[in-house]
Amino acid sequence: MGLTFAILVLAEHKDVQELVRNEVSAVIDANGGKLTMAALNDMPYLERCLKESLRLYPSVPLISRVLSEDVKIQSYLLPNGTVLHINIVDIHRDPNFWSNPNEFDPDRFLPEKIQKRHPYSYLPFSAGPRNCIGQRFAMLELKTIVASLVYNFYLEPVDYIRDLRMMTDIITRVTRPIRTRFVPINRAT
Ligand code: HEM
Repeated sequence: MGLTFAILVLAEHKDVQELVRNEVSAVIDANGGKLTMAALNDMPYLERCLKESLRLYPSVPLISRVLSEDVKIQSYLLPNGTVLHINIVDIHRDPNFWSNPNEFDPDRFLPEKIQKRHPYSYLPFSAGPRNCIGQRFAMLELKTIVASLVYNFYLEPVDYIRDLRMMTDIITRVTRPIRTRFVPINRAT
């Protein structure tokens, strides 16, 4: 779903898609046409877009923990043994942490902006000792696929995110297949 939503948001934001394409094309062209690890690590704008897509559409909508000791949060006392559900979707759209939270804005992930934010306001891969062991791999996988796609195709929306019916499972799902149009880019001319 991380990949699906990244494709959908880029299809719906042509200006952002074009900036990603410019970055990806410059890096690939400077790298002899290859998408190497070094090339992937040289795409900060694409990375910001993927992070922002995972903020708006986190693949894992909530995580759970069982408290192994009493915990005090502000005026609440949560006793040992409580099953706690942490709602990642709501945290990612909490206006206390995110201005215009429903807006797609990759520049929220500029280094200077990240520094000023609460460290647990962004949890697509959870946090702490049981966080996602595959997060670096997942980001590389997303970057590789999205970079190849935008380099070779214009992405045009067929289905729009606003029309999707979401379904909460262990991961976020949608109720029916989603379509995006891939228009080939002829790079020979
Ligand atoms: C966009 C892709 C992915 C997202 C959003 C994601 C998200 C998460 C989240 C939120 C958790 C924590 C669950 C919790 O705290 O209870 C988790 C755990 C985990 N993830 Fe991922 N994940 C992704 C991809 C992957 C990949 C590609 C792998 C393996 C190659 C992976 C392996 C794992 C494992 C093994 C755990 C359990 C870690 C533990 O319990 O100690 N994940 N993932």
